[in-house]
Order: sequence, then C-alpha cells, then structure tokens
Amino acid sequence: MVKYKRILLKLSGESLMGEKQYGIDEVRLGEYAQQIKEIHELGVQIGIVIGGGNIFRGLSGASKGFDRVKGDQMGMLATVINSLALSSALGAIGVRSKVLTAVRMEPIGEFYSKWKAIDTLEAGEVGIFSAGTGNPYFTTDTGSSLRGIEIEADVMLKGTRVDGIYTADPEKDKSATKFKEITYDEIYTRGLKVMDLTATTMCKENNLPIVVFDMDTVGNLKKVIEGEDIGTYVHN
Ligand SMILES: Nc1ncnc2c1ncn2[C@@H]1O[C@H](COP(=O)(O)OP(=O)(O)OP(=O)(O)O)[C@@H](O)[C@H]1O
Ligand SMILES: O=c1ccn([C@@H]2O[C@H](COP(=O)(O)O)[C@@H](O)[C@H]2O)c(=O)[nH]1
Repeated sequence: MVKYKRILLKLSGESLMGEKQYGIDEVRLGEYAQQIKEIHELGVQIGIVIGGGNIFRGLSGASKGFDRVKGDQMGMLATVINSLALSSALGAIGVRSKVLTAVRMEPIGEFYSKWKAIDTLEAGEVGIFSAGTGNPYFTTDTGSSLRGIEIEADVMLKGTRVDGIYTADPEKDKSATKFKEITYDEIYTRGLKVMDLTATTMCKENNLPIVVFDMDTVGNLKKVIEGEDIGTYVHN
C-alpha cells in the first residue's frame, strides 16, 4: 500500500556529488535512479525537481564578482544538466522520463506547462522539471513547492543528506534534536534553515505537506512512500 499517489520529489544537487568535490557522482546518480524505479513500480506518479548546488549557485557566484542574474541563470542551467543526467540514468534501467524546462530550450527539453506535466505523469512517465522557476533570485526548493502545487501533488518529499529537520543545523550542532513533525509556523518562529522561507510559505499557503528525509540511504524513498515514520513531516 502506498501512502502518496502523486509526489513532487526534490533532490539535492549537492548530494549528487556523493564523495566528489564537484559535479555528478555516477554511483549516487545510479542509486537515486534505482530508488525512483522502486516507487515507480508501485504505481506512484513522480514529478522531480533537482537542485544545482553541485555545479553552480548564483549567490556564491555573486560573492566572487558575477552578475547575480547571470549567476542565477547559470545555476538554472546547472539544474538542467542534473535533470538530463537523471533522465539518462532512469532510461538506462528502463524507466521512461521526460525533462521539461522552465526556460525554452528545445530540443533539450520541452517547455514546461502544468498540463504537459500532468499528462506526462498520467502517461506513466517520470516528469523532471528543470531550470527551477525560470526566474533569478529563487531556489529549486521554491521551484519544487511551485511545481508540487501546480501538479496537485499529495506531498513534497525533500530528499536530502540529513534525516529530517532538527532544532539547529545537525551538520554544525551535534546536540541538535530531530522533530518527528513540525508546523510551518514553527519553522519560522525557530528560524530553521533546512529550506528557504519562500518555499515554506508557498507550501503553507497551499496546504502542501512536506516530508524531509535522508535520500542518500538506499531504500528510504520507498519507506516514505509506504508511510514509514522516517524523516520529519511538515504541516499546518
Ligand atoms: N534545522 C535544520 N535541520 C535540518 N537541516 C538543516 C537545518 N538547518 C540547516 N540545515 C541544512 O540544510 C541542508 C539541506 O540540504 P540540501 O542539500 O537539501 O540543501 P539544498 O540547498 O536544498 O541543496 P541543493 O541546492 O544542492 O539542491 C543540509 O545541509 C542541512 O545541514
Ligand atoms: O528558480 C530558480 C531556481 C534556481 N536558481 C539558481 O540555480 C541555483 C541552483 O539551485 P539550488 O536550489 O541552489 O540548488 C540557485 O542557487 C540559483 O542561482 C534560480 O535562479 N531560480
């Protein structure tokens, strides 16, 4: 039995580096594809947004003297590269997928629309929604919340390298403790930084629950889909 029939899965670009310092680790990419295949076989409709932090982030570019808007455009293109890599890895194990882009760039991907996205999912293909929102000054977390709301997903799954939301960043504060569940409002009041606030607000205002979980442990995605209590559940 699956708990969620249609999901928006956010994958971290940074996690795609695996043990590397930059770019795409083929082992990690293959593991992600395999985990996606597992839930695809359960009949789950899967939309995916993948970050670009393993290649380029506009904000860090700006701190090195890049124009912010051009840097953000470079970041959005980085997400397209990751999306193509994931689509290729899925194809290699027999899962059909379609890359849609928020910025026109046929034939690399078809231009995104809500209806094309839903048609893709209903046809049994995995939809990979790339180039974020298509606009600078946003992140792929916000792109995920936007796409999740548009495709009327049951949940947004933020698959990351930490296993949930903590009282403080667990990579910096070893005494931090994990929430099993938390409200959007508590994320604001406690100033938690696991996701950007624009994304959190969009999910709150449109009642899209979020599960933050560790995607880097193989098998976890299926556990979340089957309703196992791992990660942190965010709700109103
Ligand atoms: N309170 C908190 N609870 C959990 N994680 C937190 C918290 N505060 C900060 N973090 C950090 O949030 C980060 C989330 O990781 P993730 O790789 O998904 O970020 P991202 O910026 O969305 O990735 P990318 O841009 O590469 O897609 C982790 O590095 C984690 O250490
Ligand atoms: O809507 C968007 C989404 C992303 N960007 C730029 O891309 C990079 C990579 O995305 P991450 O979410 O950080 O992984 C981001 O830093 C932005 O520079 C964007 O401009 N608009």
